Amino acid sequence: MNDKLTPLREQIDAIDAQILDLLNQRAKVAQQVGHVKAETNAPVFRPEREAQVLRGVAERNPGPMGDTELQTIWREIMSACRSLEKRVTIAFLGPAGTYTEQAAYQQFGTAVDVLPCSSIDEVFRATEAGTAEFGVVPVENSTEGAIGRTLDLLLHTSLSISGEVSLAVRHSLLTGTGNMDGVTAICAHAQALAQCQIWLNNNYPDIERRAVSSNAEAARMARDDHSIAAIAGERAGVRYGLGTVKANIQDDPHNRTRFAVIGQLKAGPSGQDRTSLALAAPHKAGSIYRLLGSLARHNVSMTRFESRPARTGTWEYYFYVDVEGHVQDEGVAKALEELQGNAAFFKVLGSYPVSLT
Ligand SMILES: O=C(O)C(=O)C[C@]1(C(=O)O)C=C[C@@H](O)C=C1
Repeated sequence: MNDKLTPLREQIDAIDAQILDLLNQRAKVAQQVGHVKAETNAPVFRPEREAQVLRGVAERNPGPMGDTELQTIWREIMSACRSLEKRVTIAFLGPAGTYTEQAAYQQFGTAVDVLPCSSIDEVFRATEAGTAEFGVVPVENSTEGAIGRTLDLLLHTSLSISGEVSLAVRHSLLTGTGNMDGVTAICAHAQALAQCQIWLNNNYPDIERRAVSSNAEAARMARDDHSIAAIAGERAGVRYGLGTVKANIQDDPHNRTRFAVIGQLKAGPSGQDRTSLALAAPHKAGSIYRLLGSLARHNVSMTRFESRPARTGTWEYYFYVDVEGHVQDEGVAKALEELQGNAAFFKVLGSYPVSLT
């Protein structure tokens, strides 16, 4: 057994030495890139370039390693290289252990400083004030729909969306003991309670459900009080040392949440981009039809259309529209110019590379 292993491990050692050498060569080039950027005050984080590198890895991958695993490795390589140029600070909707934290690491890798915030408003404030270069906030959930507060704040912020992250959201029922003995309340964020309501009705119809500020907060409460069970992701369970009563209790097995990366940066075109817009239509017959007609005329595909009350008490709405392409793409630019002319309110929230997952 050992005789067979030894030469294979020697091969791995030799390959590791090459990988180590190559990684440091790459890091030195990144440092040079950093000096060039510093001379021109250019932004260090370039989401369009990172998206192209990650797509390129998957396109060139001959296997047997999986595309997703390689992209995870490359994300960390770029994160480490970027941190040699400059370490960025990322504000996110905390506390530690939330899906928003996971989304932040998914976008930036782990060689970043993080600033957990207690509300979506605080993420916007910290990023607008420059305490953090970027912020990560939830935008919509495939089961429960839009995160209203994020949409409201996007309307008037000076920040742009420079990235999106889509995560599969899996909820577990967690307790300090790993069972439900003595549990009198199930705590979670209101969204998570809603996403698991059928399962809860079928399995624990008589236990009180209590909405708290985040699933990670519920997990922290369950750690300290064994009469409380939490609904949260496994990540939060591990962080707070909880046992799993039941995994995957979300009613929709395809439950996903989409997050936006916000910051001063306007991402350049990556070749596979999305543009988010906020619009209001004038009070005239056919005005929405006219607005959307501009997109159709220039062959721009719409991937999302969402309305939200303008809160003026007059049944006016803001429309949140996502389209394929970048504001700098010719067709998109023409469509938006036309659309802007017909809109009562028009704002480009940002153009950014389409999420890998
Ligand atoms: O190409 C750049 O602009 C770099 O700074 C290098 C690099 C990388 O490691 O590949 C690092 C950070 C940027 O976000 C993009 C790419």
